[in-house]
Amino acid sequence: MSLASPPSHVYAIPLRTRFRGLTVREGVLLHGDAGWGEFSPFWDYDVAESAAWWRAAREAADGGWPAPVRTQIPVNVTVPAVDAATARRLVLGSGGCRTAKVKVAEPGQSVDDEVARLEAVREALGADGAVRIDANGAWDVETAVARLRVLDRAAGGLEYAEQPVPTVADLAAVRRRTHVPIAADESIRRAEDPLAVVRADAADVVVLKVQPLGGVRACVRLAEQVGLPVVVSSALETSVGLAAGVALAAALPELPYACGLATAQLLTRDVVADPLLPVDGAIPVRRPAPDAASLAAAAAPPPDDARWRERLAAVATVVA
Ligand SMILES: O=C(O)CCC(=O)c1ccccc1C(=O)O
Ligand SMILES: [Mg+2]
Repeated sequence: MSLASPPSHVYAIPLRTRFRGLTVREGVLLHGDAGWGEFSPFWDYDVAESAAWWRAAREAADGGWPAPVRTQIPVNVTVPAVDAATARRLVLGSGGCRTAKVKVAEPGQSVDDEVARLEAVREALGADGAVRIDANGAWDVETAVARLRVLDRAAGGLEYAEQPVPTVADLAAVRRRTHVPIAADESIRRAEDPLAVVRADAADVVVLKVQPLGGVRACVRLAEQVGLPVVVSSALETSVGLAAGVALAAALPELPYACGLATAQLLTRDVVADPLLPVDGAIPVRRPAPDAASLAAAAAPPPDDARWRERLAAVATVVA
């Protein structure tokens, strides 16, 4: 970067399909001596909670990441709460992913919608693929136990269920009543104490996301403390944010599951010319840099640009 280039850039990128209630993804890209970092907390994260996202962005821009121990990261295709035909198309167009993560428990959808989506995903993947689901904590314990039975059958076997219920105690209760392995996501990334999951025997797998957990190095330390298998997953970022997840997945001593980092394909554009997309089901370990043309095409309109600069300043003040 020349000295004349701005040190930060606000992006706004439409999604291909609605995800988590979002139709546009926004955030700030920061440039420093070590490269580009992404600050893109969802709007339901307040200033205090967004501090971890800020630390992750500053680590990427100023510090850098631990050395990789692998060159490829196997990834899952992420299937939003879409109809069966769209789900099939997403799997077949995923860049060879052999694992699919399917969103369930979407408000307004029925069990039949979920069954049809899972059947379509299994058919598209074939018998040797792996299918996991993510309910984002939307079920209660009884619903989860009953629903897992039905969806496990529809999927031809579930690899695991991510955050079927909201609390650590609920996860532990569901885990005692199903043979489907349980993964914790929100119970790690939005918890006061991420190790409560371990003490309660509430999960078989933990999902780690770099931004909400304060950076790659913080996640490596957390993985050591947790002692359970880790799935590195994105927060639906541009390839700048995804590169930090790729760096974490590349640095972990063990990586037994496919990671949730194939989300560049959910965006209509990216801030780099060569996005971090899977090839033969894996993302090559690398760190693409934004180029001027991609940044310009993704630039947020002035009111959003101003809103994000205010937010960044507010968080930087809290952290200082
Ligand atoms: O894990 C994946 O496949 C993609 C990432 C993902 O699902 C996600 C992305 C943004 C916010 C929340 C989540 C989630 O796992 O709940
Ligand atoms: Mg999740």
